Amino acid sequence: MSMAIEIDDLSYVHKGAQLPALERVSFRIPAGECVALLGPSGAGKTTLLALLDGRIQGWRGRVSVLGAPLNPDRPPPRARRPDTGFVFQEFALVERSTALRNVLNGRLGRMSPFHAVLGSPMAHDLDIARTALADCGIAELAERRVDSLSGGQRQRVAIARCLAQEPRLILADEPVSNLDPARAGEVLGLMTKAARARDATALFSSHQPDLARRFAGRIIGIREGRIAFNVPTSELKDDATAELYRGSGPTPELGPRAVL
Ligand SMILES: Nc1ncnc2c1ncn2[C@@H]1O[C@H](COP(=O)(O)OP(=O)(O)OP(=O)(O)O)[C@@H](O)[C@H]1O
Repeated sequence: MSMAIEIDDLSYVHKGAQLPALERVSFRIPAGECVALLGPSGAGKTTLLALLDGRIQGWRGRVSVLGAPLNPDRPPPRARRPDTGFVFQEFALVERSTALRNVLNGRLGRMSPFHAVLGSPMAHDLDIARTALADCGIAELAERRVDSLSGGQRQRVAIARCLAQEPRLILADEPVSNLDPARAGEVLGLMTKAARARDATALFSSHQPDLARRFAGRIIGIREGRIAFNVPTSELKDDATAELYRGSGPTPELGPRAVL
């Protein structure tokens, strides 16, 4: 079985921080799985996802993404970047462009340098972008400017842009935190369905255990930068999630925190 993510003994301290954001983290995610990362505010979810996306250096340990080791000293080579797509909590869209233009931005890493520089997509890129919009249920919004869309519609554009990139790994940082419960379920459902349809691996963070249970096959709990549990969804106990989110303070079962 090939692994999409392999992490061994990963630790990282943000510059100027006293305590590690990630401490001795180890886990593996087989290719094609859909996994939720649960944990309270400050647990380390964003840090872990950004690190897997190649945007954080200076960590310790061993990390492989899609079979290639990450280098703790430098970002991944440009050629590898399109294989990992990222859905940001705050969308990160070009507000004054149309939904279609934003989704086409997801194709830039896949276009020839000539077409990317001219910003002129080929018919093939347009097909992929329109399919991604349709898969996200917003085909009819293609020509609307993003600054005229609702939060839920923007989140769908952000997911469509990620899908248009044709990533083999989708990382999503609280992709539905801005949506009401019904919309959150709908949007997470279409993201995980689209990932499965494309045989992509998905790792998304969330504060909502019920959504994680509905849409992930495995759930990883993280607290104070350390893995509290890592179980198939069917084995996740309510006690474990309640414990993960109980008030801040020391976590005796994880032992004292290290100062790295
Ligand atoms: N740029 C930074 N500089 C210093 N410390 C940081 C920085 N970013 C995050 N941290 C710290 O690292 C720890 C992990 O933060 P992170 O944002 O990864 O948590 P999170 O689980 O994503 O939280 P949330 O659910 O609130 O988004 C926290 O203690 C946070 O204060």
